[in-house]
Parts: sequence; structure tokens; C-alpha cells
Amino acid sequence: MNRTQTHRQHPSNAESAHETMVDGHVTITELEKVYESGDERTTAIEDFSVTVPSGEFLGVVGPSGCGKSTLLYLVAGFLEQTTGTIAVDSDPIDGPGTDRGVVFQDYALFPWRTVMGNVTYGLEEKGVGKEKRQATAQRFIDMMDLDGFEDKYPKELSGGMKQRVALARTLAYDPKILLMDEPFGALDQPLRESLQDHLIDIWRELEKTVIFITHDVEEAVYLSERVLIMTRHPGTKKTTVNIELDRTQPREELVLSDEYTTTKNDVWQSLREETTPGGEH
Ligand SMILES: Nc1ncnc2c1ncn2[C@@H]1O[C@H](COP(=O)(O)OP(=O)(O)OP(=O)(O)O)[C@@H](O)[C@H]1O
Repeated sequence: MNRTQTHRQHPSNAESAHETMVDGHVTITELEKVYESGDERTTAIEDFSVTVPSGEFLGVVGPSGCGKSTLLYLVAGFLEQTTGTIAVDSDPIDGPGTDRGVVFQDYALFPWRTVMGNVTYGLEEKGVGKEKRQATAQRFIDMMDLDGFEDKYPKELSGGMKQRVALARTLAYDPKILLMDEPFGALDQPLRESLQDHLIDIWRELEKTVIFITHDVEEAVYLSERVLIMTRHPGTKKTTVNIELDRTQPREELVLSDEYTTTKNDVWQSLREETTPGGEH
């Protein structure tokens, strides 16, 4: 990994780049999800619409229980919506697919498989031959600084390493869209920052569309080109904030810049209105 490449082009350039890309465009229209169990009905998401252009890094924040994970699982195809549509490149989704890759907070690795075995898993499912599988997996193992650990089992790895294996496993089968549910939530701050920078490098290099759920406003502002703020339960889109930071600066300078502080405060303020009793809704 080249730590000097952790800063992206300016968002205005990035946006025009998105317009020229075709793959990985997500359109969510009037989405509603009602959980039903016996006589109980819980509306988790209502009247939710957003378009995520190809290659965009969209952060999603919202109060606890507002439906962030539900939203991600709907886009992943793990859950079925009650009404509304979710389309990838204009095709409505119909269950999970290899065009979308999900990374969870708890890694979700197969404990009985080695690092190599975990990373080749999706390629096996796709029917890729052994030689190609190994070569592709090795590329992502190297990209994640995991070379030398190919034969280790998950229980032999640290939390940060497990999360890097999970990312390598997802990237190896080349989804257009990365769906990330608090992927760094269980890690300590230095590791979290290191993986954030790593993720930015990968996003730049592989040009994926990313939908990244987090509780952490600073993480959302640091990583994203745009942050979507959800209302309190039942969740809908409250607003989106474009993040326009000078990404050529190193992290230490960027996080002290006026633009970063102001943007972070704007997102905080909007979120606080959703978490404060009697706040605007
Ligand atoms: N399987 C389920 N059955 C019934 N209700 C559910 C189910 N899963 C989630 N909910 C409800 O849907 C709402 C949204 O939950 P969800 O987990 O998506 O929120 P979240 O924003 O991800 O929460 P958190 O930030 O605390 O993780 C909550 O009211 C929750 O209780």
C-alpha cells in the first residue's frame, strides 16, 4: 500500500468522472420496509429515495434504530422491500448478486477456511478456475498487506487483519458496488484510521461505488464525497451534504482545516436535530 496516495482528487473532478462511468449506479425509489412479526408491524424505512452515481462514495449516518442496516440489507438483496424499487444500472435487483459486495462489522469470515480459502470463496462460487482464482486472490491479499498470511486461519489474526481479509474476499469477486455496514466499528482508533486510508486508496484505484454506513460523523465526513443523513425512526432521507475538502492535504492537516470542521459541524447539527427530543423532524 502506498500511504502517500491516500488523498483523492477534488470532489468536483470526481463528480465529472462519475458521469462518464456506466457501471454501479444505484437508484432507490420510494422505498418502504415494514417488518411483520405476528400482529406487530414495524416500519423501518419509509418514503426513501436516493440516486448514487457510479463510483460515488456515499456515507450514511442517522440516529440509532433509524434503519441504516435495514437500508443496506435491502440494497444487498438480503431483505425484500415492502414497496418501492432498488435498481443497479437501471435493472431492479432481485435478491443478492455478485454485482454487490457486503462488508460487515463482525468480518463474517469462514473460520474453517484459511485467508486464501476465504478470499477465493466468491471466485469459486462464480466458477472461476483454480489458477485464476489463486492469482486474483493473491492480488487482493497483497493489496491488503496480508502477504505471508495466506495459510493462516481467522482465529490466528488480529481484528484489523480479519477486516482486511473480509475486504479482500469481497473485492476479489469484483462487485461494482461495495456495501459497508460499520466495517471499522470494532477497531481501535489508529487501526480505524489506517483502514480508512486504505479504503480510500482502494476506492480510487478500483473505482467502486461505495455505500458506507457509520455512527461516526468524523468517519463519514473524512471518507465520503457525500453524506446522507437519515431521520429518526422510521427512517427516511433527511438531507445530503456534499463534502468538498482539499484531498491533496495529509490527514493531519485536513482534519484541522476550516472546511473539515465546518462540514463536520453541519452534519452534526443536522443529526442532532434527529436525536434531540423535540428537535426538528
Ligand atoms: N428483524 C426485525 N424485525 C422487526 N423489527 C426489526 C427487525 N430488524 C430491525 N427492526 C427494527 O427496524 C428499525 C431499524 O433497525 P435497523 O437495525 O435497520 O436500524 P439501524 O439504524 O441500523 O440501528 P443501529 O444504528 O442502532 O444499528 C428498528 O426499529 C428495529 O427495531
